[in-house]
Amino acid sequence: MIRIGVFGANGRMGLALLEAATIKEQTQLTGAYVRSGSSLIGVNVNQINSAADKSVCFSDENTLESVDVLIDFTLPDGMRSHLKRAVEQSLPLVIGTTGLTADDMALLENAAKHIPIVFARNYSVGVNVLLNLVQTAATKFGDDLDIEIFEAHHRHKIDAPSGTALAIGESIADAKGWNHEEVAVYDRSQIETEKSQNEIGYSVLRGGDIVGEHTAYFATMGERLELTHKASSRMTFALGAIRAASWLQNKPVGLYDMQDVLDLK
Ligand SMILES: NC(=O)C1=CN([C@@H]2O[C@H](COP(=O)(O)OP(=O)(O)OC[C@H]3O[C@@H](n4cnc5c(N)ncnc54)[C@H](OP(=O)(O)O)[C@@H]3O)[C@@H](O)[C@H]2O)C=CC1
Ligand SMILES: O=C(O)C1=N[C@H](C(=O)O)C[C@H](O)C1
Repeated sequence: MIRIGVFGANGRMGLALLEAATIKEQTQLTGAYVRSGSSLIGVNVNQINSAADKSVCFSDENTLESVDVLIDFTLPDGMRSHLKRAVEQSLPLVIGTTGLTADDMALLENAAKHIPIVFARNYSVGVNVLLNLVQTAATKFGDDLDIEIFEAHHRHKIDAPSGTALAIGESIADAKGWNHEEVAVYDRSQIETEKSQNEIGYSVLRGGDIVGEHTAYFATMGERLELTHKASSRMTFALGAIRAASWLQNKPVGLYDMQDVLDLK
């Protein structure tokens, strides 16, 4: 039985993770961590999510006990402090937080010299298959191809484009031999020239309760291919992260992703 501790346990993903860790047979929820001073400390998790383990209460994120693998789906600030805690405690860490900078990625790479880490911007099977499919599409149409990525999420999401949209774009750039940051176009409002075929354009929608939708468009003269993934429940990501945690438990130190977990490389 793998004992799971969840940071940001009161967040949208945190609550889904408490449930996922409880319902999976090979895992046991033992830590539901919230910020120091939170009014939730001492409250039974089952009162907030009735599907979560009745025997666990929310606790202070600075008092980690009886846990084998930690999970972080928070915000970049939270991820940085949780990463430090995981290294101090020599505990494997599964990270789903998006909106990370290049400096954050360098922190992750450094931490992965000391502990095993899975970092993925999307824990669904479908998106991880999509990351391979877009590489085929990007390379089979030839050079006369316009590539655009659209993503839609709920009104509360604060980072844009989504981590998944960027992962899709980076996967395409890798296949084309491009430097992603040189070809990414995030805003066309100030550009007054025709687009080139050596770019990846991003567009974003935020509204309502959309869980997460991504489409990669491959448009050429006479035809257009659209590859779309739609997540309809946060449990998809939560169950993926629990799968990653089980996979990670006895792995050597290093930085892994969900394609490693799913054997998609
Ligand atoms: N990789 C994937 O598959 C997925 C990734 N995500 C990503 O997960 C992250 C969380 O999303 P979501 O659950 O919707 O967000 P929420 O805003 O619902 O939850 C954020 C959680 O992080 C906590 N938190 C924020 N800042 C800190 C901090 N500095 N220290 C400690 N805790 C902190 C919050 O605590 P408090 O309430 O006290 O502020 C809260 O519990 C986002 O980056 C999102 O993009 C989401 C879905 C899937
Ligand atoms: O914030 C979310 O909700 C999601 N974030 C991830 C991202 O930024 O790609 C994954 C998923 O699409 C949901």
